[in-house]
Amino acid sequence: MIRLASPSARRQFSANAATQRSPLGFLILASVVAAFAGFSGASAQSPAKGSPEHIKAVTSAVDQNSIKANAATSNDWPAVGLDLGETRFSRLKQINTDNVKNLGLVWSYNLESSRGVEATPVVVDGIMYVTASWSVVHAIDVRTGKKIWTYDPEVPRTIGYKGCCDVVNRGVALHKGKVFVGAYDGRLIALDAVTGKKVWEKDTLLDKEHSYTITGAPRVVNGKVVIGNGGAEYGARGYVTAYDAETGNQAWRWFIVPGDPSKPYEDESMEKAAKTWDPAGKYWVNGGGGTAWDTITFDPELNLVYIGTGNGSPWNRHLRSPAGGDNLYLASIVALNADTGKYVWHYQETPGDHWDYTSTQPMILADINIDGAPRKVILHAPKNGFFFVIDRTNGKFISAKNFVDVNWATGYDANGRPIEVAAARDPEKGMDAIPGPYGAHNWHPMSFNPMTGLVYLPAQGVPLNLTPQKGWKHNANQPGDFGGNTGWNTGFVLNATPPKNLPFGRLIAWDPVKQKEAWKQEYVAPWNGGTLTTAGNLVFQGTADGRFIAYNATTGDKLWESPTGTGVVAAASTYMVDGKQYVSVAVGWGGVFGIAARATEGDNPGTVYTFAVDGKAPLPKITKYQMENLLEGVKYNPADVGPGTLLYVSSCVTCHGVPGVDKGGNVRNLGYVGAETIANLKNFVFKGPHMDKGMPDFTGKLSDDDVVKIIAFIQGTADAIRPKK
Ligand SMILES: O=C(O)c1cc(C(=O)O)c2c(n1)C(=O)C(=O)c1cc(C(=O)O)[nH]c1-2
Ligand SMILES: [Ca+2]
Repeated sequence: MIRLASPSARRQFSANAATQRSPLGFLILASVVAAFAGFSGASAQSPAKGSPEHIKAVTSAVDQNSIKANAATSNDWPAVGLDLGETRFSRLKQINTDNVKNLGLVWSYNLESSRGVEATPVVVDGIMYVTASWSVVHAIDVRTGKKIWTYDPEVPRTIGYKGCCDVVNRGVALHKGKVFVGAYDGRLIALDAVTGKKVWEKDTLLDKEHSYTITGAPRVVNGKVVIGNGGAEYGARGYVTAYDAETGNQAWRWFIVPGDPSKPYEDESMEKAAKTWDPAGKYWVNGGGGTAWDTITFDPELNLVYIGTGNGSPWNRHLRSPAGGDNLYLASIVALNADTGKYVWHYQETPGDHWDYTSTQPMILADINIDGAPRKVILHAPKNGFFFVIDRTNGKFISAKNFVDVNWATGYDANGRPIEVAAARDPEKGMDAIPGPYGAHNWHPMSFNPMTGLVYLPAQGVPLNLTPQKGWKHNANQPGDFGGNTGWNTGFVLNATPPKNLPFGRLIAWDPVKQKEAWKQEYVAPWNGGTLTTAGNLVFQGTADGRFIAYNATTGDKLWESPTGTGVVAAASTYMVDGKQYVSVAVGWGGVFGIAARATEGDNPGTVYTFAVDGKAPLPKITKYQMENLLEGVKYNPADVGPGTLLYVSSCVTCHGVPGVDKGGNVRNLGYVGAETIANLKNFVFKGPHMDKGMPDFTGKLSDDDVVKIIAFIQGTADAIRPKK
């Protein structure tokens, strides 16, 4: 046995090996080097946990093979969805139905974030990577709960309003010593996992005219980093791009909807898709939509990447494609060849989307028995309220069943076409869309436990009435266009008639084989967190009202809960460190519902909580959300309330909600701020102090007189809802 004492001797040894001329000699020496490496790994000299050498060793070992191998034990949580199929099912059972009641805090870590936190912590041998709002990455040592490094991509805060749904980020991908993050401004960034220093960065955006963003986590597939963009509320054309993980060079790009038909199609799939769009709608001017802003999964055996695609842009199909048509590949699951990005098959869940029914919701790849035969399937619960089981080898429809009440379709036929309710597309009359555009399920990840055979699905209802808009034109922004003055293009007037259906939030345990609910838990509000399930027969979920809960996965009985100081939207992860099982969840209220609404009085910053059995650390103190009394005393002319309403809807409502009615989310409600602020609203609207939080500068977009009318609406609404004395 050759022994080498010092690292320098070891370097020398390798150098000698590399300069050996004889192939045989090289082989012998190489095997000695390998033996030495094995010996060194087992010796007492292995680097201290948390040291740069240790971080380098454990993160360099992460690739798709190691992620696949980890699924046998689930010792680590090396990818946002845990395994390649993104089941979020951990085989760990040290924490189980018997002892989960003894779960306690080990440490909490302040993410210094006041907006939505949507990331699942990724962990390898106790080294954690998690993102907060504004795409800031945190590397944390689980053994100490302390920061290793943070990386802020310095997204210009002034562009916050260029994304529909809060300045969020759903986490990182880890691959061969690099951490990949998509920045909100559209850059894909590779960081050194040890130092947090940037290795390369690519601008993924087609152009800067359209409001593109990135909020989703990248996925690494055959050494390429795959990412999509957000933007379909703003008039954008969706696409996904793959970059070489080492160099950042673009490997392929696939467009989701066709472009200008006077120009050559990018590929056959676009030529085929264009036949399903009516050119009279000039869809390419508004982009068409389809943005793949979240789910991407990969089956290495089939070598297919699955992309969940987004909604139409504008939402209203009568305006986008007046003669109708399926408008491929909106609201679909599309399979692409992982090496070339070439289209292989698609299944469209909502043909001719009209309601913002994205199919970007996280999918799960599972192998399950259906009618006695093993099938490779995709499990999917998109916004449209149906639970889908699709054959992932060929995209063939297996089954679909609504998991909540829906009013746009009565079911799916044997060919996988929805049986639509005609009134849901009435070109003139408004309707409560059920589900509404917030979706019966949004991005909050679901999990699948093969032991119970159940999917744990965060379901919800957020009422919204959609009335088709007359005379919509791309970026025309007429007063009354929902978000129109900040770039939105929906083609609907929202809540012109107040919706009659009621909000709800619900955890559903769904049997995908029987297409049937096994159990459910009702919550006080929509917009609850993603789920995690384990071989300890547990389901973990955080809630909008600020709790982190463990349930019995079979029965749905609540076994444990902890307060979290703020609403939880992200999903948890679990992993082993030095023989002990931990559960971590990143909390931080926000996302599209959480910008303007809230269900808890807690207002703590974004925080990572890490729990273990017998954890003894004290929970952070809960800070109460501060708001003023209902606005009173600002002078206005009642005749201005009507026009002020329309201006408020096009400029303010997407972030501030309805004054006095909503209570403010991570952005304040203008019915509950000081009268001084509203009386001086001009100072906030024109180059105001909140541009550094993403608020637009309305210079040139609103006049002084418009602001006077908006003030009238805010104070008028507060007065209208004030309880009569
Ligand atoms: O059409 C799009 O491009 C797009 C992007 C995003 C996003 O990137 O966050 C959301 C949505 N749509 C969307 O429809 C939606 O409900 C939504 C919720 C959230 C969130 O993070 O809370 N993002 C998005
Ligand atoms: Ca959307």
